[in-house]
Amino acid sequence: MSDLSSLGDLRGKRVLVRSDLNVPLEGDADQQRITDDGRIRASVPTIRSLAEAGARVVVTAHLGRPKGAPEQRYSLAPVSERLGELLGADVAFATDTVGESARSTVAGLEDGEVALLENVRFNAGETSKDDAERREFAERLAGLADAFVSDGFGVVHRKQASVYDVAQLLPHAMGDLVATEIDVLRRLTDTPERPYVVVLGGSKVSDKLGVIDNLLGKADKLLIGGGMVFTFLAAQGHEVGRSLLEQDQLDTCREYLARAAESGVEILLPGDIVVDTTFPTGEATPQPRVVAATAIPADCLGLDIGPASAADFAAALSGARTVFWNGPMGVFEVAEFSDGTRAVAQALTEVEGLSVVGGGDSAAAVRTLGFDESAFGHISTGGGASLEYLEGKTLPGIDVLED
Ligand SMILES: Nc1ncnc2c1ncn2[C@@H]1O[C@H](COP(=O)(O)OP(=O)(O)O)[C@@H](O)[C@H]1O
Ligand SMILES: O=C(OP(=O)(O)O)[C@H](O)COP(=O)(O)O
Repeated sequence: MSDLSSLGDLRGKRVLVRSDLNVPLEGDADQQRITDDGRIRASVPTIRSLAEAGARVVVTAHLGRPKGAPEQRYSLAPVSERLGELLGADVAFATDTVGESARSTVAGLEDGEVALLENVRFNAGETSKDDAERREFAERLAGLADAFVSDGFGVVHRKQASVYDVAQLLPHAMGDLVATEIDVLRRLTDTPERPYVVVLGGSKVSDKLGVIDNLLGKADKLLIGGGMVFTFLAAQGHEVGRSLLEQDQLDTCREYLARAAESGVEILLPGDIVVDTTFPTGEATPQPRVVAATAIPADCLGLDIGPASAADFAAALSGARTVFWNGPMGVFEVAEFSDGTRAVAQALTEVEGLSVVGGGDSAAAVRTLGFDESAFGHISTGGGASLEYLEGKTLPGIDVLED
């Protein structure tokens, strides 16, 4: 797999870098504030080393999941400003991705300067399932550069134009962030020290349930929290009220529970849940209450694991020698629903062995809850990407870099 040196002398070359700058934001659509800049910080070293080598660096990235057309609230403009502050240099921001603004911004770059293109997902071609449509968009992106560097670890599991197709059109290399991430994850898949405990939560439930299939043969214990809990509880026949639920995954969850029982892998589900009657949006004052996981009222949503479950999860983590955690245990962005996530994070800091936290929101959670990053073995910038790596799946954005 080629590293940056394989691209040769970069002076004067236009280098397109795919970074993952998908950071959490808050505030009105036209006045967004970045609440955690971890992914931008993680992207800086590769961008800086390309600039220092004299390249004209063109960064492309996504923010959120817009539907193939511009939407103010998903603009990368605030990210561009923060990137400039962290680089200590101006970042030229193009207000489109492959249009007139992008072309003139790139044409105006001097050696060692950096530009950021507007959200690549404002273009339907980026995420299209149609190979020809994706390819056509990738050709327009590739037209802006002489070489491509893949450094957005959080998106390498996506077969998307700026991650996959563009690498087929330009001389390419793997960025240092992706290389470092893969090195750590390899330690989890090769010979993890036991007990090996995996904690899963978050909200991208259908994306992430699949990893359990593979982990049932590898991990000793699986702790399930966050939005993932309710599909399991419903699969066991319990009422989950208005909680996040993936109806079409009920059979899959039943199968996982049955296989875990047969194979002796412990799947630990929370026994109590913090609920409220509305999802916290910032207007209503939260009215949290703790209920048994088997008795969630029909008008409520589960928003965190309860205090007894948090203690159970911490106990299950003590003595672990390898831990992988993806997905917050609750809506940690709101103080009233952050205790479960805090308890799991605290337990991870006490693990003597390798503890890995993966995912944009999980990493943001440990930082915004005040934990010191150095208390964890590794904080990965990719949740879905690291899970798919652990599943043993081929990651399109890595595979395409093999020559
Ligand atoms: N019970 C829940 N219901 C709804 N959303 C939840 C719940 N628990 C956690 N979340 C949300 O999950 C989001 C993070 O999920 P996800 O994107 O899967 O994690 P990551 O980015 O770490 O991979 C957070 O914004 C959090 O508020
Ligand atoms: O936030 C991300 O992934 P993660 O939530 O799995 O860590 C990446 O930026 C990928 O985003 P996507 O899941 O919308 O493709």
